[in-house]
Amino acid sequence: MSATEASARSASGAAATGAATGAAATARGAEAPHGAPQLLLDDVRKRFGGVHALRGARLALTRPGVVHGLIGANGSGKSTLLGVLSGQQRPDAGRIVLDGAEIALTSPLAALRHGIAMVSQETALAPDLSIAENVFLGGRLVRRRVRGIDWRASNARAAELLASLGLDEDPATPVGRLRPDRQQMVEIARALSQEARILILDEPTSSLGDDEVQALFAAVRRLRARGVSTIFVSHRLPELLALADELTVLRDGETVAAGPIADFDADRIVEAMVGPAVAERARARSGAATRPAAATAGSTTTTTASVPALRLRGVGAPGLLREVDLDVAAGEVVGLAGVVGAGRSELLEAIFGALPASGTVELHGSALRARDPRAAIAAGVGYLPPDRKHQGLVLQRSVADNLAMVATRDAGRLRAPGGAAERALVGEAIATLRIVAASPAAPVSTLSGGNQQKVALGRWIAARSRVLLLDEPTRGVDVAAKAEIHRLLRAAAADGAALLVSSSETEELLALCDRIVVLARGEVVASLTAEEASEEAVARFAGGHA
Ligand SMILES: Nc1ncnc2c1ncn2[C@@H]1O[C@H](COP(=O)(O)OP(=O)(O)OP(=O)(O)O)[C@@H](O)[C@H]1O
Repeated sequence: MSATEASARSASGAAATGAATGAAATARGAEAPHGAPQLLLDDVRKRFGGVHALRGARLALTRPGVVHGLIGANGSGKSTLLGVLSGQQRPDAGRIVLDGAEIALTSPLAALRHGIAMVSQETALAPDLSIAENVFLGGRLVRRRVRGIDWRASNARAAELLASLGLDEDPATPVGRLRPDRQQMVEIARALSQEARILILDEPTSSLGDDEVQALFAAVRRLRARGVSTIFVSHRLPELLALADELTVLRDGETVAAGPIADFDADRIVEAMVGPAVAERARARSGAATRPAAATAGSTTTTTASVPALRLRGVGAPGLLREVDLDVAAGEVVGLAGVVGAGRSELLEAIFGALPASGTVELHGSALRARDPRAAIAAGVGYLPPDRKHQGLVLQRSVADNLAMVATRDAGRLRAPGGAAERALVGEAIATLRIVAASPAAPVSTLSGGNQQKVALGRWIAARSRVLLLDEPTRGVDVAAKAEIHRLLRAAAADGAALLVSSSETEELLALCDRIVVLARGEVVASLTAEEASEEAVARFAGGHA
């Protein structure tokens, strides 16, 4: 056991025993030396059947107005812990202490009464209603009389709340017209209108572009200055290091490290998340996980230059895409960059036949005639949508069924469903993607969000699709698994697949792609080779300043 792990392990041990010696004292730094923490979740346990989601987790907010980062590998128990804190899950054991007094959180309403509010990952807003209506939905529309709602006062109060978050929007605007980050701000404003003092933001940046992330950070910092604490879950280490004041790391349902952010760097966080042995193996492999020299793609491009695996000509959709021409060679990974709304998702949908579009799509030289998803899959195209809810996972079916679904049904690679070949394919996918599930027979609905994402991606990889269209392939996936997924995608390319990958994280595209195509307002505005591409170059083209 390394020093880090020893001190980290003792974080939960110390919590349980009350010991505060040596390394344990360091790891318990999340607690102020004097004075009780604002909030303490102590020795929280929760089982789902045979799965121990939490086995003694601990989280302490040292003071009001603190930004507390929470990180852990997929399936480590973050959502379960936050479910307990927000009153959505009843723990089997453990204590919750707020301002020095033990409390019971029996429902989300009970949590809200204590000032604890969850800002959900999938926004729970009504798109057709105005900002003001959403802010006060189900809550306190400002009432003038018993029956009448004072819209003027409600709008003014909503405007005040939004301004306090740094957002200048007319409260009468329908929420559906707002950018994703602004919708999230409306949710935060809603929580504040209910006098929340502790906000839970579960992966709030996973759907946001770089600029939008900055706007959200500014809002969180304003909240901190007003004494509102935030618990912030993210798989993106640079975000946590930039924003959080203190950090808790979960592994296998236990708190394995906690303390002021100054005590951490990226290596230490990863090591705490995955354990020293895995971290060491990952370091040894890290060369393989990064993009190989462009030569790989270059050579393939040369041999197959005349017939790209995927060729688009004049692909358009009214108001969404304009005359997109694009080639992806077999063995090539092409990234799609652009701000939210630039047309990245729409382009992938158009190729897959999920969005009606004009123009031509050719696969290995033959035009895809029927433009619908069934024909695309039959032609060897795999498509991963950005949104978990629509990934086509059959939630009540098993992990194994979901992983083997495309390979057995559509690609015809496995002639005997349920046979040894299928078991081998499933076993390999679970191992390489590090899917945490009670067993291959467990329903996908019981998996954590990140693990569901891995299953959704894994089935296309398992089917050996020749053209892979991937929209945010690592959204919600932890850092260790992300490197693994990048390695798998590079391996699929080396095996001859053509990959078109959209991501709101430019950093991800730079790590993964041979070429980055930038979209703005539905048009291709740049195609950058690996050598030409950089965060700045992409941002310049994406923002239309080039
Ligand atoms: N309702 C449930 N039934 C069965 N198992 C569950 C249920 N909810 C969670 N689990 C299991 O509990 C463990 C912890 O899941 P949790 O969602 O808390 O992880 P997480 O850290 O939030 O993961 P991610 O980063 O992927 O969102 C996982 O193994 C998951 O499969």
